[in-house]
Amino acid sequence: MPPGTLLTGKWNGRIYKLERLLGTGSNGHVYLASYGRSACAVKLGKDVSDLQAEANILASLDHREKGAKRRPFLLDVDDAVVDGAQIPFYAMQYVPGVTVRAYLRKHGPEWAGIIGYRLLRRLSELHDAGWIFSDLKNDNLLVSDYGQVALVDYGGMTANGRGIRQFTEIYDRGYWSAGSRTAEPSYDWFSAAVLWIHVLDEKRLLHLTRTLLPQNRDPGELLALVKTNSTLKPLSGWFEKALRGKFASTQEAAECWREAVHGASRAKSQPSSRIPAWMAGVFAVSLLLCVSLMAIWLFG
Ligand SMILES: Nc1ncnc2c1ncn2[C@@H]1O[C@H](COP(=O)(O)OP(=O)(O)OP(=O)(O)O)[C@@H](O)[C@H]1O
Repeated sequence: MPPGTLLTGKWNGRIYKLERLLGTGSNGHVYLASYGRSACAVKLGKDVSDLQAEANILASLDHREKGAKRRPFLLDVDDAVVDGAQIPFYAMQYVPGVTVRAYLRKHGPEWAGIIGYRLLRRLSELHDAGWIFSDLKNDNLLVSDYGQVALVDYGGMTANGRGIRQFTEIYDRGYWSAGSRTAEPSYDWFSAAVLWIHVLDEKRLLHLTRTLLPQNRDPGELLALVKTNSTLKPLSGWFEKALRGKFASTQEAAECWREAVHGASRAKSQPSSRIPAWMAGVFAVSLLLCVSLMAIWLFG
């Protein structure tokens, strides 16, 4: 729909002005819109039941996270009549930001540390509320100018213990023979690990998915990528646990990430304080030579 289109809710009577298209997914189009003087995001769906299911999930999440100090995400649910056709839509909070890959390209890969930690903290909140995000991927993780992270597209979110309904193949642990498609925290840890490989080593990951026979897909293949990537290698302990579902909780996954990132940055910032063994050896030999020459000169 062209910018400037006015969307009038049939039942609630709110009028939204569509400003620009934010993204298109399998379930519909998402627009940045203005409602009075405030901005919001409006999702216009193709399928009324899909859209209703998404709105229900958002409403339920708002309800379960009522105690948390945040504004409700779902703002309105309605139908609009455009060119004589009835179109279902819902309005939600607008999340300003760019995808995590775009953010790291602009600000540098060192931001992966803090973004990764914030992502795991957000997942931990969802898991504590009984939800598994499930469709975690680059497109669904938006980062604001100041490095704040927000998840969008809650359409795949699934109650803990149920079957995953919406996923993206390379992020799915079932695809990598690494576990079931049951919604549990470890499902999101796996996708979080793939997210970083996808964002920081995209070419090799896509090459792997194109060349690996399905029966050879294994988390070990992903770990091999991690261990041969200079940015990811220092965090390989975290990746091993995330890909194999070995954390006790998402909170532990977040703490383990934070410690691994700190360890990696400490090691990077002190390279000169550690004298390589060969240099120490050369120093010792020259010292010995110097002392022997002096001894010969003095007493010889
Ligand atoms: N609240 C929001 N604020 C800002 N941008 C958003 C918001 N919701 C969605 N978007 C943008 O619109 C894109 C598509 O939206 P969304 O993912 O909800 O559609 P979808 O049909 O469910 O997609 P998919 O096919 O990935 O499941 C997102 O990737 C994101 O870039």
